[in-house]
Amino acid sequence: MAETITAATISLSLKSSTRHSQLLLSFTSFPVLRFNSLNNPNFRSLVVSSSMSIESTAAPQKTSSKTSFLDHREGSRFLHFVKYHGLGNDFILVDNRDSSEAKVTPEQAVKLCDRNFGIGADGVIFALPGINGTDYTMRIFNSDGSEPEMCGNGVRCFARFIAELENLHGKKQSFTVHTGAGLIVPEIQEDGQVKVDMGEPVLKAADVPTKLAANKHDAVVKSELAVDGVTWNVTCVSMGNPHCVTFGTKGGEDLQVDALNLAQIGPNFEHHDVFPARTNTEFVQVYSPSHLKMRVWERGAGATLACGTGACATVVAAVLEGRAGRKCTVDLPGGPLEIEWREEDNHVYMTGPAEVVFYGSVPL
Ligand SMILES: N[C@H](CCC[C@H](N)C(=O)O)C(=O)O
Repeated sequence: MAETITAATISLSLKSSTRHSQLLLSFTSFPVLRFNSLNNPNFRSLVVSSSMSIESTAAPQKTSSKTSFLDHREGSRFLHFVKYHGLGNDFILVDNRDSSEAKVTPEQAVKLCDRNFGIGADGVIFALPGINGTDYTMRIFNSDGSEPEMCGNGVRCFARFIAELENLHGKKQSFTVHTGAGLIVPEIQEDGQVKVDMGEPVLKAADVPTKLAANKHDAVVKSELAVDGVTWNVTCVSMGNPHCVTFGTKGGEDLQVDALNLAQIGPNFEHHDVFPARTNTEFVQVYSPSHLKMRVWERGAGATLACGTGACATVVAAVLEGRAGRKCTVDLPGGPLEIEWREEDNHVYMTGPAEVVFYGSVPL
């Protein structure tokens, strides 16, 4: 039985659990009520004063002596995270909305990304407060601790992470995100896939950046690059982060990407002195003008199962080299991405999945 006692306002829902009922209170516009819990002797009554303070006159619960696993480590700093992947390119996502300081250092990120001694991931991604009117800011540390400007698969995971944190399922499904590559706008589609406006590609050689000489307007398109004694034809594109895209060696056959030893050739591209900020490298096979196959050696992460910015750079390079149209499916080892380099606004759009793998907590 409940009676009205003052004018303050609350709303009430009663949740019974195995051992006792809990009164879950949130304050909205209802009269304050004195309660006798309907079904639990432990709650003799609960008085909610108009000052919104709650004094429970419930009988003191017998706290169990056994602490839960998580409580056990209350003394040390805990990091709560959610593990996501975008086509197998996997990330540790951290809710950092309460501070503009990343909760994890680059050194800690290296440890967390270790697949034997840590959680295991290609990177750590932080959801931080927005800047200059954006909804959020995204930062990412690669598994080697370096901080790239942008991550395509990562921003799709970021969007799904935000939707879960903000319980937006079925409501607003697109966000403005400030990144090192500028404004990025991911939108969660009805089918759960995420479509991302990745902005405009940057082609000016010095802005990729690369020291290779521009050979097509300001851009480097199908230019020769000697790597470890082999001359490759490369096109350089930035999606905020640098990419070196190759369809094969000078005068060579078309690439069979599955036959490549990425661990052997990838680092020689990544650390080549023509790339002052290092580079991601995409090795591409053309099935048709709308269907490409790509494997990637990522800057700061090595061979990954997918690279969103790399897939965008791949389509831009394929168009510049006259090998494909502006709308392509890019097959990656982890699965396909749909990429469009739209002529009317010069923006690149990427559509693909992002999935939760598990939730966890880790002592830092
Ligand atoms: N390793 C990249 C960042 C992650 C890019 C990739 N995972 C993507 O999906 O775009 C770099 O240092 O530029």
